[in-house]
Amino acid sequence: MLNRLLRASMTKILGPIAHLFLRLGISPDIVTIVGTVGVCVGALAFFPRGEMWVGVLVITAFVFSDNVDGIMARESGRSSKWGAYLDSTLDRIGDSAIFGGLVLFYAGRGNNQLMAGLALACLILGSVVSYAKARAEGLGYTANVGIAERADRLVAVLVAAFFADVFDSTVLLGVVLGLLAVASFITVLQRMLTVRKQALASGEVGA
Ligand SMILES: CCCCCCCC/C=C\CCCCCCCC(=O)OC[C@H](COP(=O)(O)OP(=O)(O)OC[C@H]1O[C@@H](n2ccc(N)nc2=O)[C@H](O)[C@@H]1O)OC(=O)CCCCCCC/C=C\CCCCCCCC
Ligand SMILES: O=P([O-])([O-])O[C@@H]1[C@@H](O)[C@H](O)[C@@H](O)[C@H](O)[C@@H]1O
Ligand SMILES: [Mg+2]
Ligand SMILES: [Mg+2]
Repeated sequence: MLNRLLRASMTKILGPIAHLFLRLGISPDIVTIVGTVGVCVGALAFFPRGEMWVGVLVITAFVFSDNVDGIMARESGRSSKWGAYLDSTLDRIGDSAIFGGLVLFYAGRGNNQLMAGLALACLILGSVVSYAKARAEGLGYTANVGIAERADRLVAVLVAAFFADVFDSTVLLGVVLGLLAVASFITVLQRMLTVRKQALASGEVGA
């Protein structure tokens, strides 16, 4: 949802950064790769040790690279299928690091199986959300729908993790993870339903 609501605004806000990187001779692919590495470092260096707010700030410093890389590609006329593939594939790594870092903490030092399970559910369901869209597009359908797209998932988990640490409230993060898991499951259903409608319309549904 945030993607549709805020993409234009984010382009205006992050445009100058994209233009600076292009002037410095940095390529969109480098931004995609470095951004992913930064997100992974923020998630896996801090979250497993319970240092959530620090990890969130480091992740936030890098996660917007997912917006900047596309702006750079479009502004420089370098949008490519390879770039689209790299962008989407590395997004999965960043997402997995964020939720995986939470799983590692709650399955370890945090000693909270319920929280570890909720974070794992979000990791799994979030990856299925993205796969459902990618597989649809691979079959010639579209599935760009859902209430829990990547930006929605990341804003929810990062804001919750930040404030849960600041206010020492595991319940806050637990409630958000639970709601996010439900929203991600609904998004999978939304994407499957939209593909089934397209398949029915084109007579491509088996008996
Ligand atoms: C006091 C301090 C409090 C701090 C606590 C809060 C911290 C956390 C807050 C926010 C962090 C979360 C950020 C959300 C993630 C944003 C990244 C994201 O998900 O972006 C998704 C999309 C981008 O998608 P995509 O990659 O598909 O688009 P591209 O534009 O990249 O285009 C892809 C095409 O480009 C070509 N290409 C790409 C790469 C390449 N190498 N080569 C190429 O050729 C190719 O054609 C590709 O197909 O973006 C969006 O969704 C835009 C909206 C993002 C919404 C973020 C909103 C966050 C704003 C504020 C957060 C609220 C915080 C509230 C805090 C409350 C505190 C009181
Ligand atoms: O919103 P979502 O479908 O889970 O995930 C999205 C992918 O489908 C898209 O290919 C990618 O470019 C976006 O940045 C985001 O990762
Ligand atoms: Mg991107
Ligand atoms: Mg992306």
